[in-house]
Amino acid sequence: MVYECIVIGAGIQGSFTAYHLAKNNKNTLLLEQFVLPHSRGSSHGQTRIIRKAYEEDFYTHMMEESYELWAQLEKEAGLKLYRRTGLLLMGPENGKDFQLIKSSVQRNKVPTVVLERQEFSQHIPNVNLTSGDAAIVETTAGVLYADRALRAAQMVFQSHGGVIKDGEKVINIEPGDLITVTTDSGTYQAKNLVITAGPWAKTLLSHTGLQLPLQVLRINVCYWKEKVPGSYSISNRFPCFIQMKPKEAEHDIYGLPSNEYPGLMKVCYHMGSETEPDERDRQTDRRDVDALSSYITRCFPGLVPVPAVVESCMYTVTPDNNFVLDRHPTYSNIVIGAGFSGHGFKFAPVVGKVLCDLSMGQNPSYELSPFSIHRFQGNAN
Ligand SMILES: Cc1cc2nc3c(=O)[nH]c(=O)nc-3n(C[C@H](O)[C@H](O)[C@H](O)COP(=O)(O)OP(=O)(O)OC[C@H]3O[C@@H](n4cnc5c(N)ncnc54)[C@H](O)[C@@H]3O)c2cc1C
Ligand SMILES: O=C(O)[C@@H]1CCCC=N1
Repeated sequence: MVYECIVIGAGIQGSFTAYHLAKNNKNTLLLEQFVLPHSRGSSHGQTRIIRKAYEEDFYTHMMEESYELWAQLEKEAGLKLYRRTGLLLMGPENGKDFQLIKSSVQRNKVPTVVLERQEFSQHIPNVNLTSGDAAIVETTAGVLYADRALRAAQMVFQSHGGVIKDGEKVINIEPGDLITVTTDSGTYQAKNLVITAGPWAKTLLSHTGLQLPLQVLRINVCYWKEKVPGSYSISNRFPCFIQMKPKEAEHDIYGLPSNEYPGLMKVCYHMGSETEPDERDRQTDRRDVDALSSYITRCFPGLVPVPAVVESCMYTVTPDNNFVLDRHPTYSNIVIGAGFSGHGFKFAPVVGKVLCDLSMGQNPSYELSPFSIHRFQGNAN
């Protein structure tokens, strides 16, 4: 049988791409190398942050539709996937990052509240605001139940006739008007192909003669024990947070209210160490954990500053931290979604729609130049 489209990779991006293709009555096969569900890629884990607060207007605009599409999936799947908690943004008041994001949320009328220092503690208990930092709360931000969302997108895909073959690793791609995809247990043909392979994108794209500047990072996903159970919990209305320019490190620190593991709060460093996707846990670089412990000691006194649980995940980052959403420069029936740089989960419903449109030869409703392969001129071949 010839499929209309094959999607490689059943992470959140590939699952939503397949979801939109099937809902457009396209005969679609979703291929996944590991048996589902798995925790080897970038989309596993119970929670992710959803927010509109971005320095770049185009991300904020995409999130307007993304919230609507998340709500639509909740209805289709009959599941709660989003929990509003608010997002506390803290950073040096006169710093470029904080000023850019503050002007962006004001320009785009994102619902936010400015917290003056003298009122901070009554709104955000058990957190020390760094001297010289300012704070705003994006009130519609919250938590996405990631594992549940992934399953929901795959379930709705299948309910519209989509086929998932997991435990099948794609080992070769032969481009052409009919694309031949070979896995370790079969061969399939399709008129169109979407590659959403996360940390393995570089490997897969090499089968099509394309090299992109993608770097894979291993991320330590750390959970910290609350000294008083519940003090940073979702039920206690504690928000997600992003700490820009912490004193202890050069990249952001962020956290989500305790939820998936009662009494443990997820606080992570928004950077990791370079790795190979198939050997993610080979090295145990923990310098980021030490920086997190120092920050928690200083700013989150209600947490024990030694991680209770450390899990791992991976980012696939591009030089500018913007995604790759584009057609292959040589084969127009091959579409690529990659390089989500540690912040792509919340966009997946819209990313999937864009990749579906591109695959169906339609023009997406978003200006895609920030996500173009051609921006890597000289760095892509
Ligand atoms: C610790 C952590 C925290 C994060 N926090 C947030 C957050 O708060 N908010 C947010 O919006 N985003 C967040 N992100 C980012 C977000 O999770 C990712 O951007 C997103 O999950 C990327 O999805 P993906 O589908 O591209 O990749 P993946 O989930 O890695 O999916 C790719 C899939 O392709 C499969 N595959 C690869 N090669 C092959 C092959 N040859 N054959 C068959 N299958 C193959 C893989 O097995 C995998 O299942 C976070 C990421 C991490 C790691
Ligand atoms: O994407 C997000 O919102 C989170 C928080 C910032 C760093 C990574 N993921």
